[in-house]
Amino acid sequence: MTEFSRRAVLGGIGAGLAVGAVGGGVAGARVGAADAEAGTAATGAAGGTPSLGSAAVPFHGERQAGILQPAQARVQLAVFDLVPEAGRDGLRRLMQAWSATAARLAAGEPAAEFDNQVALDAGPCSLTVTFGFGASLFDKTGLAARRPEALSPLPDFPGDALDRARSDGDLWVQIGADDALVVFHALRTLQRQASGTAVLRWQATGFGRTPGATERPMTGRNLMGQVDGTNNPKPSSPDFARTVFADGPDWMTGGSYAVYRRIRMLLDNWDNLPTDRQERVIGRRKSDGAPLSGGTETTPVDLAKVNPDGTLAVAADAHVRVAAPSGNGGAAMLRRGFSYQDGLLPDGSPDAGLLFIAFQADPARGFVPVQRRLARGDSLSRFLRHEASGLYAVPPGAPEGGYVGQPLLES
Ligand SMILES: C=CC1=C(C)c2cc3[nH]c(cc4nc(cc5[nH]c(cc1n2)c(C)c5CCC(=O)O)C(CCC(=O)O)=C4C)c(C)c3C=C
Ligand SMILES: [Fe+2]
Repeated sequence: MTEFSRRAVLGGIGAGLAVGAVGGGVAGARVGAADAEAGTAATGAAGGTPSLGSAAVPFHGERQAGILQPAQARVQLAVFDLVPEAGRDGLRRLMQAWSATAARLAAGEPAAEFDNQVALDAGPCSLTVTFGFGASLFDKTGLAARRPEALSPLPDFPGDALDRARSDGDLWVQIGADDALVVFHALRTLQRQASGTAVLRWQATGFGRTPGATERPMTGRNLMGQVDGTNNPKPSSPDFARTVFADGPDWMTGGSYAVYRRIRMLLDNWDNLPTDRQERVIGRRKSDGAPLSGGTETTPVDLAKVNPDGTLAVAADAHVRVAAPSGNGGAAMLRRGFSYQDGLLPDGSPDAGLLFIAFQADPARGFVPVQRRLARGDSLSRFLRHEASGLYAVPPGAPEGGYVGQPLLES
């Protein structure tokens, strides 16, 4: 892999996932090969000049795209509610249409309907479209008996300040790509296809580091300036699949559960805190993400290490200590979040933070126990406000010719 193509597939908060190869190819080239587990793909055309835009991630496969791939530079989250008359048939037709469109756009081809040519000159730019089903969808489609236990509502956490109008919803759509026009084009096409079946409930726009922005591939930074995504579960670890992917019920086997939190950062307070105190709050160095117990970014955190003065190297209330699986009965999740910024609030403070997205086999063994502890004992929580929330069942990927959710909607 050339240095250029390696950079093209890295970056964004939540990097630290395994990375495969992206070959050279002209913009819009058809997808040639895929590494399903590492989650990246090769474009097939020979002889073209490699470009960021030519990188393509196949829509079809064992897993939905947008879980295992490194976070792209741009994301749009759009959540839709079914109209009352849509029913199960309406949902089936919509998932068929959406899946067909997502597959074509991910391959750099125009959509079969409603294509307004906005992204005509660009390649797929690593476009991924990921679909999830909220708990409310099941009652509306006569499928209440098939709703998985793992989709039970998240509990309330101390300090939550949730806006329900920007939370929950029937159909979660995560559109990621390395180009904003490509994201807009996908959203616009999917929205027009939904007309008459589903209406937008809430949306959020996010971003991460643009591939190629750093001289060498590096884990992304969040808006607090921290290196974020280092200690994510690794696809090469033996319990990775058990941590991230569900083993039932039948239609969800191989799928995952996405927890979404819109977390505003109180940046006026944070940015006035001296760097050494910021580092104490997280338990890692700000400059390079190395743990305060020593070593480099990828050195395992030594939670037992004591400084010469007898204090803990990683404080008792440091974020990485409170969030670590070892203190949460092994609870773990794959974090794949994006930054957001929606300008300034009336008081002049930034309306900015993290679109926290975490994939796991079961939120009861992932997000919930960790957030319970964070909400009580994490020194970072003084600088955060959880403003919106959602939980979605993300079905397994669809095979060629199939659509996401087919085993649920046709049985
Ligand atoms: C409930 C889960 C988590 C929420 C919510 C959360 C919010 C949040 N985190 C950061 C910044 C960092 N988090 C880091 C590590 C980390 N965070 C969680 C979980 C949640 N974070 C876990 C499980 C871990 C890994 C812990 C471990 O095992 O070491 C880090 C360190 C670098 C890294 O490993 O990614 C940072 C930095 C922010 C800013 C935030 C809310 C806005
Ligand atoms: Fe965290």
